[in-house]
Amino acid sequence: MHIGIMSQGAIASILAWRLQKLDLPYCVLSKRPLHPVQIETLEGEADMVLPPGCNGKIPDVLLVPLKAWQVMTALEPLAAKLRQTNTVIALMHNGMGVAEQVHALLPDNPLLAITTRCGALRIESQRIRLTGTGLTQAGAVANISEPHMAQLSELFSRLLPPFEWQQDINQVLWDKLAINAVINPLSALYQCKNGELLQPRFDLLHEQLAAEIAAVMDTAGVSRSAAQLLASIRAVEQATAQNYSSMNRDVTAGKPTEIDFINGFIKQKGAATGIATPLNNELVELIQDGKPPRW
Ligand SMILES: NC(=O)C1=CN([C@@H]2O[C@H](COP(=O)(O)OP(=O)(O)OC[C@H]3O[C@@H](n4cnc5c(N)ncnc54)[C@H](OP(=O)(O)O)[C@@H]3O)[C@@H](O)[C@H]2O)C=CC1
Ligand SMILES: CC(C)(CO)C(=O)C(=O)O
Repeated sequence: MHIGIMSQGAIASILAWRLQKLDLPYCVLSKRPLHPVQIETLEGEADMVLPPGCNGKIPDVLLVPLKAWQVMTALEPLAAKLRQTNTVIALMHNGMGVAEQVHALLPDNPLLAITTRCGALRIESQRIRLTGTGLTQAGAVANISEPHMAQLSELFSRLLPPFEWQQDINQVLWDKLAINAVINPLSALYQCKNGELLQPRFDLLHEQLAAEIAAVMDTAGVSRSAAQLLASIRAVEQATAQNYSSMNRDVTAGKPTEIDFINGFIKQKGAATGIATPLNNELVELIQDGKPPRW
């Protein structure tokens, strides 16, 4: 099985490093010339990754660890070639809504969604720090056969352990979306670390957001109480107390954020099902317009 990794981003470089260590055949597709990357391991050691380019070769499995808003732009130029293959497309991003677009672009390709608690941070242009490991989960979006499932489970168990194949990845993605929809925009707007959101002054915002998200999740067939969502959000705030969220980093660096695929996705699903999501809508606007919060 030949594996392709799209980009030399933070997560992509960790995947390349792991594949290099496992001595598995892989190549990287990048929009820029490839460069060596130094990986700083959890033990503080440094290791080099020198990724081979794909040079026009289409891999059997294409890992797509891009920001949600980059995925379609990256896949569109490859679509004609990919449609002629049975290449498995493995999406790895925060937020929801992209998988449907990719499935419409590549209706016959096997498609899976992956979510990981593995953490990676770019500390210099060619230096990536592995900041943590954690559970990786994947599941079928479309056209994944039993043999695919077995092969992919074996691959990810080696690549990003611990790993679990999920029969219903949609539920897992919604649970992760609920966490990102609270921590990411609030930590970006208040320019704070995740743990600072545990302060009582943010309680009301958490409660209102959890209620809106639980109501929208219910219409998507994922039944969670606001209290259940709050408990998992609080657990992540505790576990990542010293970290800045990805949206905090993007806003600080003046880069585009994934807001449209996080709170924007909730806003869109709410509008489609008649569920009011005023706080989610306001967060989308504030992040998009770079405005300070009024609360
Ligand atoms: N980093 C982490 O710890 C975690 C990240 N995630 C999620 O994973 C996803 C990826 O995150 P992360 O790795 O941090 O993001 P990065 O921004 O580090 O990586 C994205 C990379 O994709 C490159 N890129 C953009 N467009 C293309 C293209 N058309 N072809 C090839 N490469 C392209 C970007 O290059 P350039 O910048 O030059 O445009 C960048 O290097 C996000 O959704 C994130 O939220 C989830 C869990 C943890
Ligand atoms: C879970 C969380 C909030 C950790 O920071 C994250 O996924 C992110 O920053 O995007």
